[in-house]
Amino acid sequence: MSLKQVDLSEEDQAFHTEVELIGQWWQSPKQRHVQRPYTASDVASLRSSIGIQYPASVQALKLWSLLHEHRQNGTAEMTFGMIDPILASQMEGQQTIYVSGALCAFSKADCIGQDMSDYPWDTVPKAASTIFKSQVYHDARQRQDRMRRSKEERATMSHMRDYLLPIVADADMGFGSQTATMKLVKRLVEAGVAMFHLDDLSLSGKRFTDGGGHTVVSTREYLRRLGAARLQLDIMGAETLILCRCDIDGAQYITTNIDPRDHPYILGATVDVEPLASLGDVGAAEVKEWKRRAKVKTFDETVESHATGEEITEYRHLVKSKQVCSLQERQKIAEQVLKGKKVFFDWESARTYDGRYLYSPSVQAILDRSQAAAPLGDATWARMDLVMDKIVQFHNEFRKFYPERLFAGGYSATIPFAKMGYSDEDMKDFHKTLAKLGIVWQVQPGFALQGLNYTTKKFSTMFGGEGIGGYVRDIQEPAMKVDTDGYEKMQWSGGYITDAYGDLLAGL
Ligand SMILES: C[C@](O)(C(=O)O)[C@H](CC(=O)O)C(=O)O
Repeated sequence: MSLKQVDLSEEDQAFHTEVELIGQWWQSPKQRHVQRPYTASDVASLRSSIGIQYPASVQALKLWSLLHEHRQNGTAEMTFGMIDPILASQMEGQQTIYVSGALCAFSKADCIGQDMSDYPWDTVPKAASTIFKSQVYHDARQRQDRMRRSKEERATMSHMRDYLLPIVADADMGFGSQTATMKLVKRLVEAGVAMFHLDDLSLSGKRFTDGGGHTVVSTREYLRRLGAARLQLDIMGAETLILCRCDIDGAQYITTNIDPRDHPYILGATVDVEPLASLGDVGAAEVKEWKRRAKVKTFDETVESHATGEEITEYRHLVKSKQVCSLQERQKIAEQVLKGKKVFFDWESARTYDGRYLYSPSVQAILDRSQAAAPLGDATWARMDLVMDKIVQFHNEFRKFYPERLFAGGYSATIPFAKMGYSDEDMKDFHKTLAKLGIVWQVQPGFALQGLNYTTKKFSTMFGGEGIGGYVRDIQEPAMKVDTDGYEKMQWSGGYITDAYGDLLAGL
């Protein structure tokens, strides 16, 4: 550090220019849909005086165009979870790579285990960074391999590989505080990530897909998370896309009732029973039984169970006339409409031992929250584990407000498609049906677990029994027949590029 004399007008001029550039950037096609709660000047004052350009921006703009092209064509990018740079380099049928938190939890974290978002917050950025660096390496070695050849020879090599597939990464719930989210986003951008998803789950209430009992945070906390992510991107001047993921569909709990936007979906006891918390820290079965005894309902359902058809219509009409209608306002409306009929509703007695409120998910709840989040992000993922009529309803409704929105969707490895009533015929066009709804980025996150486990197990049994003969028959010969990027000539490992370094230095 050294001290230098300040020239005030120079300082003002540099700041002014920075503010203008940010303002112009925010008018660009990739940025203009974003609504920020702060100004360009606020952002400029948080930036360092040297402008740093991030390759993540190049990747993000590439992804942005790709996804919009899919949106216009009614098609989708189909990708899968991948955390290994070697395998990532062989993904020829994909145009993006997904670095899954669940896979990282099983494979990259020091303490391996199921994804409870309890792995260190920089685990996914580190995995993404390794893949991105390997993409840059393969891209460079391909160029060197081509440029060491004559034009005539290159004319016979009509295809180039695009190794630089934009990386989409799992940012979970941002790992806690606003600054934790900002640091995570910073590392993701530095790692070369083109898009990340950020959800509304509570850090302490995280359960994996098959665990049940998801807990979401309030709408306000979710928006602040997304806002923190956006602010960090703005500070960095990065184009990385925010995919706003909403996990309400699988939620049974919400951390707080502080935000009136959440009030319609919070459950209360409708008869006077002992508080749920008085039972202690009970499991799912006891909670279920308590809910049955307490006849839990949302406040609107409670009113409707006391009202005549006409009263219901009037109640709904008055509630709808307010942009946001808190429980207290709903109670006043109910009192007026029901002319003094008593409605018992107690959401406090329905709190869990650790203070969470009971929550009732619905498509409307997902819509409310995802629409509130939309202006802070670039794409939306309403995680709805593939119940088609709900998916259709959500996307059709959402697109009435945001016709150009990009959507994402995922196929969890354990979704029991057959049990859910989908035939093989339905499954053939499943991804196409979703694509027509605007779900332009679709991911099978668990392939690197389910698929590679399956393949490895089969191979391992065969090799253990049949030895090298089986290897040559089942792996080596078929692999050499297909073009696995020149494995035969050791192209992939890029020995020629290290030779090239040596050649350049040979004259010294
Ligand atoms: C996509 C996901 O976030 C992941 O970590 O891969 C998981 C996957 C899964 O549950 O199968 C998720 O959707 O929560």
